[in-house]
Order: sequence, then structure tokens, then C-alpha cells
Amino acid sequence: GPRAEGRVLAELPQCLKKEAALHVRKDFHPRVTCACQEHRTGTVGFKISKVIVVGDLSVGKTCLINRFCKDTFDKNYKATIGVDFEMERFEVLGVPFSLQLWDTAGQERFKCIASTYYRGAQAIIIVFNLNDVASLEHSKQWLADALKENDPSNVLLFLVGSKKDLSTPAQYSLMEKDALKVAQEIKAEYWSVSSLTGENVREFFFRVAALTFEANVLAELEKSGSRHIGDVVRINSDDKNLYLTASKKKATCCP
Ligand SMILES: Nc1nc2c(ncn2[C@@H]2O[C@H](COP(=O)(O)OP(=O)(O)OP(=O)(O)O)[C@@H](O)[C@H]2O)c(=O)[nH]1
Repeated sequence: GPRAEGRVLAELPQCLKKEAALHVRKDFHPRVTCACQEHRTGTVGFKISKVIVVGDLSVGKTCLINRFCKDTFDKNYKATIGVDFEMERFEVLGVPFSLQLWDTAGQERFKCIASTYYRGAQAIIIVFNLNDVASLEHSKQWLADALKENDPSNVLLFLVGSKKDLSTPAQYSLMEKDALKVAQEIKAEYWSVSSLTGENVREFFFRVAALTFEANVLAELEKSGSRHIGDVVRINSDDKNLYLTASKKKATCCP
């Protein structure tokens, strides 16, 4: 079936909000597209990228993963004890790519177990409930805890408001304003979803897969040593993206 073959991404999925996006390019980075066409993606096609999902208890982390991976929704709350994970296969620009989605416990008493699984994440998804402002306020603490185990300059951040179906348009737009501010502050990409209706769930995870893939290919090209004008040399760093400008070397195929 289509699942076994992976979810196919031929184009870059777009962000939800331009003011809180990891980047706003229309397409994959030209070097990434080029490397994929020329089969120069090295080990990326064999790699499994770890993505961790954190946030307060009952904000809907498990439901979000289950909606995407299994297309199911459970209205009953069952606390995650420690951690759980799902594998999801993609094919990005013709290259196989896998994400390991780690569902962690939000309950305080399970947090110490869960946090031992934070290490080595390439993307961190912080989930809050769009109908509970405290859960948004706690997102910075969740991020701080997750970053203790990871290299902040090498990880992609996503801030996801959940349970959109439960808020009125007026409530939603108020909450979104605050959430966009937090997202900008922590340099995360903002999304809002509903696991009940499925709104934005697929779009969101496709975006996570695409950006994680892109970062992996750029890192691989970086490792293999060739640098070109306009290359991103650091992504998601503190001083925004740094681009190489002083190189006289010409790109081999792409501008
Ligand atoms: N209406 C609505 N309810 C949701 C949505 N997502 C989750 N829920 C409900 O919220 C409750 C908690 O969902 P979970 O996914 O178990 O929450 P969690 O964040 O994994 O909780 P912990 O494992 O304790 O950290 C459940 O009763 C879900 O049915 C949503 O999009 N809409």
C-alpha cells in the first residue's frame, strides 16, 4: 500500500504563518534539489531522524501522532507512561527518509523517564493546548529541558497549538497572537492543528519531514566539503542564517 512505499514529497510543503516560520522559501534549497537529482545525498537516504514531541499532560501529543501515523482518534485520555515511538517513512525528492516520532509523557511523575529519551533529536515539537494559556506559557520550560540534551544550533523547533476544533474563531485568534510571539522568541515554526478533525496534521508532519530532510542534506554536503556562494552554513543559529558570501567558487549545477 501507499504507506509501505512511504509518503511522497515532491515539493516543499509551505509554512502556516510567514511571521513564525523556520524559512519562507518556496522550494527546497537549490543545493538540496541539485544533490537529490545527482544522487549526492550520501547517507541521508539510510538515516532515521529522531523527532521528539513534548508538552504538558493531556495537550494531545499522543493523539497528534496517532492521527498522522494511524489516522485514528481516541477521545479517552490515557496518559503516556515514559515514552512511545512510531516510525514513519517518507520519500523526499526521490530519496527515502524516515522519521522516528517519540511521544513523551507530559505528567510530572513520568518526566524523568521521558527526558532520558530526549538526546539526539533533530527536531523538537512542543505541543500546547490552544484552549489553555498555561500550556503555552509552559512551552519555554519544555524547550529548555529538551535542549539540555541536545545541541541548540542543530535542532529544528516547532510550536504546535492543539485542539483547534475546541476554540471559537475569536478565541483562536487571541491565542494565536500570543503563540506567534512565543514562537518568534524561541525561533520555532508555528502550527495549529486538530487531531479530532485532522486539520493541518498531515501538512504539519510533511513540513517537519521536509525541513529535517533539507537540514540533513545540507549537513551532508557541508561534511563532504564543497561550499558555494549562497550556501547556508548554519541553520537555526542564534544570529539567524549565515550565508557564505566571499567565495569565488562557482556552484557545479545550481545557482
Ligand atoms: N477535541 C479534541 N480533543 C483532543 C484533541 N487532541 C487530543 N484530544 C483529547 O485530549 C486528551 C489528551 O490527549 P492525549 O493525546 O492523550 O494527550 P497527551 O499530551 O499525549 O497526554 P500525556 O500522555 O499525559 O502527556 C484526550 O482525551 C484526547 O481525546 C483534539 O484535537 N481535539
